[in-house]
Amino acid sequence: MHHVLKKIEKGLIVSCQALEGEPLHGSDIMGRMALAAKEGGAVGIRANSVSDIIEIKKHVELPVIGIIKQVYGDHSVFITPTMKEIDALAETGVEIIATDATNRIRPNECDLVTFYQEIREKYPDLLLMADVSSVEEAIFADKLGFDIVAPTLYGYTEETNGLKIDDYNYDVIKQIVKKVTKAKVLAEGNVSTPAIARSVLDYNVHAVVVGGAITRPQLITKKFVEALQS
Ligand SMILES: CC(=O)N[C@H](C=O)[C@@H](O)[C@H](O)[C@H](O)COP(=O)(O)O
Repeated sequence: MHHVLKKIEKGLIVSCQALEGEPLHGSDIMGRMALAAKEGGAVGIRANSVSDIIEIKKHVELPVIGIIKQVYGDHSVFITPTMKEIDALAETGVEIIATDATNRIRPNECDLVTFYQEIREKYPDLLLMADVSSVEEAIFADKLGFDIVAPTLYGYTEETNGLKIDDYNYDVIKQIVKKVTKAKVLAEGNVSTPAIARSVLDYNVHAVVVGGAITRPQLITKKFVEALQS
């Protein structure tokens, strides 16, 4: 197994992201967030943007899954959508790059197969993660050759709008683990409690990624407030 995949095996990866407009937006804050995650025992970090990644790498030596969220016109693919973002991420030295691997058309009308081949040709040694929204897309990404797949976008496409990983008794993650043969499967997206993290790990995922439940205090606060008001 690749040494980076070995390092994250059965562990918690913390997604440290705050977009423009969020209270914790700022690379300095994300660097400290990553340090807090490391102190808590995280085995990896997921991060958005070159400046956040550079800052995070000053604070922790953990493997980083890098993404760049970039919206092009009215295209719905926004997680590392083009080679421009891949090139920028590769330059930072991130261990893994994640990209949208849904069946949606990318900016420049590029399809996933062409995009994947272009990345592999230019960066043959890079670990590539496919962010998908369905079991079918996970199978497709696995066959293409992605090293990692995760249902990151389950709940965020037209077909899956609002769904969460624990809806239907974790069926999406169970199916992905069953049907993906080569890639490592990460659980990512709405893993909102330690109990859910534990459950998905027990379904044999390689590692678990948690974001908002750890790094978005405005969302955590809201949950408490809603509990008090219910
Ligand atoms: C859909 C989308 O844009 N997901 C993003 C992907 O990087 C992040 O905003 C999420 O925080 C991340 O996937 C972790 O998920 P959660 O925060 O639910 O634990």
